[in-house]
Amino acid sequence: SWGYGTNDGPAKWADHFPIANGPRQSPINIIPSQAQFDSSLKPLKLQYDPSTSKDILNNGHSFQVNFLDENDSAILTGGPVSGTYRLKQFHFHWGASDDKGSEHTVDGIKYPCELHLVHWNTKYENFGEAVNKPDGLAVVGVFLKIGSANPRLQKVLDTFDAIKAKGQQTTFLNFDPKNLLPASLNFWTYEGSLTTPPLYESVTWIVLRDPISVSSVQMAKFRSLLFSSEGEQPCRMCNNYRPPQPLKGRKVRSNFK
Ligand SMILES: C[C@]12CCc3c(ccc4cc(OS(N)(=O)=O)ccc34)[C@H]1CC[C@@H]2OS(N)(=O)=O
Ligand SMILES: [Zn+2]
Repeated sequence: SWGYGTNDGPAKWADHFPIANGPRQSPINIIPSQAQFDSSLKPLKLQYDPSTSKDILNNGHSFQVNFLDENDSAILTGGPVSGTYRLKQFHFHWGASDDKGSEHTVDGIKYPCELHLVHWNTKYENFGEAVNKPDGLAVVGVFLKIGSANPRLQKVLDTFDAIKAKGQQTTFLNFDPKNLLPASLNFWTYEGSLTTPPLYESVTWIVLRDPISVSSVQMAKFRSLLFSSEGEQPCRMCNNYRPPQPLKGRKVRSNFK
């Protein structure tokens, strides 16, 4: 299957997933001076109930924190979307060194890490139904910038010894993802896709302008995870990011000047 290496990485994904060359692929390079301020964009509302966090899993491409999504306890409304989107999971993308790792870039600048909070449109029956619909998903992207250690993020990193290898999972209760958001919810938004196979063009992207902090030591902890399963030749999990894709005429809007 697919990965991030020389033989199975982003340059090869089109072989099995031809949509990789589609009209609305993600991520993209965001050029703030070319974004269009849109005063009709509503404030982004993220209402997360910490009791909906369930577990944390190493899925062999990243690690994800999964949420209960049977009711409207953790939802996204407003911003560029209409209706209600439920939080399903969040995960990260990062580099082998602090000079790269984010999927979106800003004026060509790469951050060391990027957080994605994945939400699905409740107009569909469930996540599986929503994942390939053009308005099925809304993903909030948050950049991580090297600075002081982030104590809220540390709670996530402290589980890594239990999910070192692909397929390992452990309980992760009462985590409030609101603690991973910057003070300002100023954002850029555009219509895009999943950034990993199956690369469905089903994502309204909402990329926050302001980063949260992460220390270099914390970034090293991300890189202690493995792409490989227990018992396999260990392969450190890093550089699990897709590079920016062609804009193909899409407009990027902002809710700030
Ligand atoms: C789980 C699934 C396969 C992978 C996948 C899914 C959804 C959202 C995703 C977000 C991702 O991250 S990103 N960077 O924000 O795009 C990365 C992968 C994602 C669905 C699509 C088919 C499978 O869903 S399923 N089994 O049919 O219900
Ligand atoms: Zn992602």
